[in-house]
Amino acid sequence: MVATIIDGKAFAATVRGKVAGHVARLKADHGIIPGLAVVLVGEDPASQVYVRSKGKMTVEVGMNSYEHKLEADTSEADLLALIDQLNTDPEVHGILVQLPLPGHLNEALVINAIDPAKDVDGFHISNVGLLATGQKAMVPCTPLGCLMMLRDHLGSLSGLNAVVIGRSNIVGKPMAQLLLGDSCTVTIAHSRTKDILAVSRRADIVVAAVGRPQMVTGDWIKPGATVIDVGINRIDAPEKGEGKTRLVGDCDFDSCAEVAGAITPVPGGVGPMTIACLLANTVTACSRAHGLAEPEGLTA
Ligand SMILES: NC(=O)C1=CN([C@@H]2O[C@H](COP(=O)(O)OP(=O)(O)OC[C@H]3O[C@@H](n4cnc5c(N)ncnc54)[C@H](OP(=O)(O)O)[C@@H]3O)[C@@H](O)[C@H]2O)C=CC1
Ligand SMILES: Nc1nc(=O)c2c([nH]1)NC[C@@H]1CN(c3ccc(C(=O)N[C@@H](CCC(=O)O)C(=O)O)cc3)C=[N+]21
Repeated sequence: MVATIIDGKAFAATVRGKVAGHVARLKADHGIIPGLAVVLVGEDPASQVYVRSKGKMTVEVGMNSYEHKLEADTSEADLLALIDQLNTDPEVHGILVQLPLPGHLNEALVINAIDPAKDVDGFHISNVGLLATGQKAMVPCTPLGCLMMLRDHLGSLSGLNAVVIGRSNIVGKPMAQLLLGDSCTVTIAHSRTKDILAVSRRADIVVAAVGRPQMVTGDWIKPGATVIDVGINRIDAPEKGEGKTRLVGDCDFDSCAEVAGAITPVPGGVGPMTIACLLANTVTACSRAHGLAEPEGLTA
């Protein structure tokens, strides 16, 4: 293997440490405790695990965590009423509605009902527009975490060729905006891209956010390139025993690591950074709400 492994788990712990420091100062100097509300509709087991670990880390950095678990058949009106209540609650500085929502709920309508100042996911149309025009916004957690790791590893990103594979609203598109903001030459590839292998091989930075286990193999990677693997896929792992599973990314780690200069692992890469950035966004939102100085090094 030639690639350096970018340790997202360790980096995320450093970010959470910075968040905890800022939270402690808000408490000591101003008597303010940042609060994060997480709304989960339905009982998807993976979402439940994720929401529980977010709640635990929120409390660990000294913030208040409010969990709202609603039945899978909750009406849109009831969900919107809860969001309204959280929007006006002065103790709540960040609101996250876990996606995907059950099919009968209009996702765009629900997300755009969140007060943009409390939209710590950065999915509200105002935040999307602010990011696209280079104005101060709440930035989506997963792309923000990827950007932090890229800056930490590469220093300046200016002039580098970046290829983002995937064009979703929650990862691919905001990732491309952030890379453009750091003066990369950005290409967004997707399922209709022609000769995607050649496109990928031109990249100094490859961000894979596809949702296809181990799709990106070493032959897609330019020697020395930096590879950020956003994918979280659970696949069967018969080698671990009958019925066992394991997590893999959208990149085939072993073959990519033979060629890349650096690569993020799955697990232990982008995932922990996403949660750390959610906490960072909450403390940023809280500071802005009170007209106080923003935490340094925790925003885009
Ligand atoms: N680590 C973390 O914190 C997070 C991880 N994830 C993970 O990241 C991955 C992507 O998530 P998300 O963006 O929500 O996924 P979506 O399913 O919303 O988007 C996937 C994108 O990949 C493209 N794509 C699909 N198949 C191919 C293909 N064969 N070749 C090229 N492009 C293809 C699609 O193209 P098209 O638009 O043409 O259909 C689409 O733009 C998933 O594995 C998810 O679990 C997601 C969020 C957070
Ligand atoms: N409104 C909303 N915002 C989100 O940010 C959001 C969402 N909905 N829905 C689901 C996806 C997925 N997501 C993950 C975050 C962290 C890990 C994570 O920490 N993963 C660990 C492994 C966890 C395990 O072992 O299962 C790791 O990669 O090391 C995974 C997935 C955020 N999402």
